[in-house]
Amino acid sequence: MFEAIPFSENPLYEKIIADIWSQKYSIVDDFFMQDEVLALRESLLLKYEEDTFRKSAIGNKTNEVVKKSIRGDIILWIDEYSANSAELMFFNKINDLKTYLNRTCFLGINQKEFHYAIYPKDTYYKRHLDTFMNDDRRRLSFVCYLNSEDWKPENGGELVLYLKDEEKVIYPFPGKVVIFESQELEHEVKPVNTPRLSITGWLKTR
Ligand SMILES: O=C(O)CCC(=O)C(=O)O
Ligand SMILES: [Fe+2]
Repeated sequence: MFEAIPFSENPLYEKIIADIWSQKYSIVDDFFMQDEVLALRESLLLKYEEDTFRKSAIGNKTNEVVKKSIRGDIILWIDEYSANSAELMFFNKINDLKTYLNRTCFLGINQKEFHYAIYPKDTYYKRHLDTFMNDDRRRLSFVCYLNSEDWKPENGGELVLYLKDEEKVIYPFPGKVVIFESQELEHEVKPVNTPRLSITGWLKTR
């Protein structure tokens, strides 16, 4: 006989799953609370001041090239095993979501990778897909915006998802999370005129 594993339905996760199932993406306006966003933003800014960010590349570890004409953000990978308290809170939430997805959707997600990203003024990320020729393990892309509370639409930096018959424009307001199918949805980050802060990552299969 199977042993019963305790399980309680989570309405937020159920909405995310239903959204992704029906439209390949989900947007949650307040996945992170204001104080959580603040702690993550402070962590990002501290590491930026310590000068540990570097120019992002396209491609992956074996074939990466820095191409400013394609993307201009600077990034810093976050390591769960040396995480500070804000990052631990972040990874706890991610792990909780991951466990739920695996239990309910049998996605088989057993790896993840996340980085902070800063888009300095006048940078962008041209239309692209988050998978590489030699790496199709990325299943779900996850973006969380860490901008300050007074972020305005005029600051630019919209995320545009290229859907089948629509372009979905998403403003990077703090605490908002966007989750989408990495292998399905092309997307773009429009030019910013004020530095734009975020954490981006991927839930992956092996
Ligand atoms: O920051 C965003 O809204 C999306 C970033 C992105 O597309 C990426 O890093 O691959
Ligand atoms: Fe992307």
